Amino acid sequence: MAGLRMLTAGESHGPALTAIVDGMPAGVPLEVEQIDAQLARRQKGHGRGGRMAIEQDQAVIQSGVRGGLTLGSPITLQVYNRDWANWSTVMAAGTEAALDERRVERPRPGHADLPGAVKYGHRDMRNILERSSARETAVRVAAGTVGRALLQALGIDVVSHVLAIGDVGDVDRDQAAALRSPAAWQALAAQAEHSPVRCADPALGAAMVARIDQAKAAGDSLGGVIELAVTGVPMGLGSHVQADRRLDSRIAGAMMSIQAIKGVEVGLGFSAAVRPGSLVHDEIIYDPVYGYGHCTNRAGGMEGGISNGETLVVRIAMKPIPTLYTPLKTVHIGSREVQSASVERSDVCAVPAAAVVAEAVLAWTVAQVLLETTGGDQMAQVQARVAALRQASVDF
Ligand SMILES: Cc1cc2nc3c(=O)[nH]c(=O)nc-3n(C[C@H](O)[C@H](O)[C@H](O)COP(=O)(O)O)c2cc1C
Ligand SMILES: C=C(O[C@@H]1CC(C(=O)O)=C[C@@H](OP(=O)(O)O)[C@H]1O)C(=O)O
Repeated sequence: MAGLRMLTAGESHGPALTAIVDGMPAGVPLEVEQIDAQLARRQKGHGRGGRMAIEQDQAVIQSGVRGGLTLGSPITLQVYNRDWANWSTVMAAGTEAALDERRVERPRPGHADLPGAVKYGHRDMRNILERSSARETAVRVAAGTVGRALLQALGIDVVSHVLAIGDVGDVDRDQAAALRSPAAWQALAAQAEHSPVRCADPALGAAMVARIDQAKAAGDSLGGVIELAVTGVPMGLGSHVQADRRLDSRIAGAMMSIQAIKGVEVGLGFSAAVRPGSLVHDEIIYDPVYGYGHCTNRAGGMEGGISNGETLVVRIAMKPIPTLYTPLKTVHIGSREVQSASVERSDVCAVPAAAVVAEAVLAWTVAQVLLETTGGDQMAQVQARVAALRQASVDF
């Protein structure tokens, strides 16, 4: 069974980005405005570069949705690049392309320029950067929002907030382990929504903004840490029986698929390694209304690769943006002399945007694993199966 799958295509300065989503059941409520709202969230965040002033991302649904409901047929989504108007000669598909106008020959440390160019044999590394660019995440957010729409119809929500930008902030894993109600996560995320850096603590957010400005003035860049939560997940998504069916491994792989994400934690993550088991594992309780549960959520809602009924808690680390306005040293691929790396227009910090991307990718991944667990060609079938999973934890 193919299940839920998705491919994207498109260059950063090409005409458009496209995603094809296949395997979404019929009957999922979906309006283009839901997608556009997520695209707008992704464009925000202190520290972004000039490109975000050019783009006003909006999705075009080319197939698979009619009258506000998915049809069960492939969904084609497109996001047009406004910047294409400034790049159409350089990026033209035909022989008229101005190939030398924006040639890139000084690979940026940390970007895909050098390994991509050697691998594909391109002497102009623009042919690599156009696709390695995180511009691709615009259409991944659009597709992820389709996954999010399916989850929303099942009472499952995905939220995030920024814990740290560079060395400003704190990664308090116990705070997340103690936050057990969906409402508490919603409140945290609602506070973060007002922040220019998606930080739930206003004072900390202001310090992050100042740190980004400082990095910008120095021609430097910053990464950070993002925390994500998926609330309302029933017990039983994913499986311990096969490596590629484990929910935690699927989520970790999906998070790593996002440009510049270099670390993933589930629950206590790395801090579990330094504690005794008595301070790591969550004691089990039973409630006649909610069924089985846990006193704490240090596991981050997953045990044995299976959702255990608690909120899924995932943390990701983003490295600093590779393009530096005060560039690092590199080797010119023509002369092989040591030179300064090429400088492309760039973000200084994109952690708040990456949080929105990660929400979409997480929603997509949970929707994918959920459909593998429940099956169903129509939303009513999926809903009945999820209700049965929830009831199983009470009746068992
Ligand atoms: C939302 C977002 C925006 C980004 N913006 C830039 C940017 O403006 N300049 C840049 O050099 N890298 C940027 N990156 C990071 C690069 O795309 C990424 O580091 C590069 O593709 C190499 O991949 P890797 O870091 O996963 O190894 C951004 C990443 C994300 C998620
Ligand atoms: C375009 C987006 O991000 C881009 C990601 C990116 C990179 O190298 O990853 C480089 C920059 O591209 P440009 O040089 O065109 O400004 C960012 O703006 C976007 O997020 O929509």
